Amino acid sequence: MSRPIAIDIDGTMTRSAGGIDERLFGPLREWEEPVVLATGKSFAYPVALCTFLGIPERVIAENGGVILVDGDLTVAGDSTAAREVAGRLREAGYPPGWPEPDMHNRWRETELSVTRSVPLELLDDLATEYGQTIVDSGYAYHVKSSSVSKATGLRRACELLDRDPEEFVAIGDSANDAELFDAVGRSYAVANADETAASRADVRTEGSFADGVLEALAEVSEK
Ligand SMILES: O=C(O)COP(=O)(O)O
Ligand SMILES: [Mg+2]
Repeated sequence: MSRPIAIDIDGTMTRSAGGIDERLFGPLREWEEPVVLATGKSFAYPVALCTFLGIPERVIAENGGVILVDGDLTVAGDSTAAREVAGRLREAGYPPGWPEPDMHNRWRETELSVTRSVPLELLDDLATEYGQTIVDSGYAYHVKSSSVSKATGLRRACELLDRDPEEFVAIGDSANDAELFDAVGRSYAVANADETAASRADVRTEGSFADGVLEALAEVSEK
């Protein structure tokens, strides 16, 4: 058996030292059901990853802000508040996201990715002031509209794929995967997952990072 998959990138497909674990290339390329990359990274990154994996462009980027499925593009998030927050961070003497040149936000269409070295209390105050929510991917704080998440992104991807979220299996590692875990039929948190993701997943894998992904894929294939 095979099921459609929504898979996170950072902390899930990567090795502990960073970089995609190449052992995932074959299984994801050969997976019989749709594979949707669901990430907090800016839009260009997962699209490029689909290209290099050799799989169709099916992407939930920017924590649900941008969805691309087989040539159909949806921009669900808003960039206005994110830009305002960036300006206020600069005024307060912090990087308006990441230090220049900021490759995390350069191609970002909706939310703002902020280095975790910025005090969370300050960011929280700014997010509240502009009606935004902060989600922690473990790699960055993301200031985003509260109406979008990887789960809302999956619902849009499902409309385009003519599938139901319940059919999907999700694999992830962080708080920005928690709503996605709630939305799908079966969810796996890799062993290195943070507490929020681990407590919201149906299954915690024995293995960390790609070892956990391979374990989840094997279990899904066997069922
Ligand atoms: O860009 C990040 O902060 C992490 O993205 P992820 O959702 O792929 O883990
Ligand atoms: Mg992650």
